[in-house]
Amino acid sequence: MNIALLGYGKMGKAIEQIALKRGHNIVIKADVGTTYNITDADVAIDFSIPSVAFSNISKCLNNGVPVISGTTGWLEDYDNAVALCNEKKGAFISASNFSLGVNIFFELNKNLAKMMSNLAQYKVRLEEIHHTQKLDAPSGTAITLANGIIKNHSSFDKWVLDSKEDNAVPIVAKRIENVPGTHTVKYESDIDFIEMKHHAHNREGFALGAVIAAEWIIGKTGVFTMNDVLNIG
Ligand SMILES: NC(=O)C1=CN([C@@H]2O[C@H](COP(=O)(O)OP(=O)(O)OC[C@H]3O[C@@H](n4cnc5c(N)ncnc54)[C@H](OP(=O)(O)O)[C@@H]3O)[C@@H](O)[C@H]2O)C=CC1
Ligand SMILES: O=C(O)C1=N[C@H](C(=O)O)C[C@H](O)C1
Repeated sequence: MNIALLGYGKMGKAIEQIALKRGHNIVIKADVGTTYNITDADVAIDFSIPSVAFSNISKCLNNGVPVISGTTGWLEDYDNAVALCNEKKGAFISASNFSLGVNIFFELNKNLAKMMSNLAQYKVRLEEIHHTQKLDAPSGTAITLANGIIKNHSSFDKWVLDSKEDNAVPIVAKRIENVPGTHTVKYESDIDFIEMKHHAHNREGFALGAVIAAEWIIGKTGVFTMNDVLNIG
């Protein structure tokens, strides 16, 4: 498979290593200002920056190239990407987190929220910790976790960052040197607490998941999620 890497930063480089090990070719490595012909690729993997993600995805869909997007912080344009994909009969997957572990964690989070829904004594709190170069806060993964709680717990209809509001899932975002990504969901009562945590030791899980998604999407048409790829949920 010929892969275009749109964004050749920390994640682009991690994906390159895994893709080469799995027998693929990297035909495009694009950073800011790189000129390239996207149709040289069978599939594109976008891990760039929030301000360019939608334009990168649009370029792929307009040229019939399936696209996997891991970039976070551009959710306001997600519905436009879905509409473009449907209009062009293209193929597209966006995920806030491609690792198998986090996708299992997403399912556990939804189930725990259902169980907690009528237990007012337990107060929920989300925490995410990432490296100091991260451009967006809260992380895309924390937003997915918050939405999983909102959909499955009767007390919430939104999330808030670094503050408290009625009916809002509170998210705390911390930035610490070299942390690849740690997410914690905690329910606390006066008596005890229940905590679920996912800690990534490195970026390998994110990169492997993105390459598996790229292999999976070839020959398909539509908008998919990691639940489709991993067959969970
Ligand atoms: N979904 C998931 O599983 C994961 C998602 N992420 C997300 O992926 C994104 C990238 O993360 P990371 O690799 O750590 O970030 P980096 O900052 O290391 O890399 C981003 C890269 O994008 C490049 N870039 C800037 N503008 C463009 C453009 N117009 N076209 C193509 N590339 C461009 C930058 O180039 P330059 O240096 O020249 O500006 C840089 O090399 C983030 O949004 C992050 O949140 C991260 C890990 C896992
Ligand atoms: O920027 C990162 O590094 C990461 N971003 C993703 C997010 O925003 O959730 C996924 C992972 O936690 C690493």
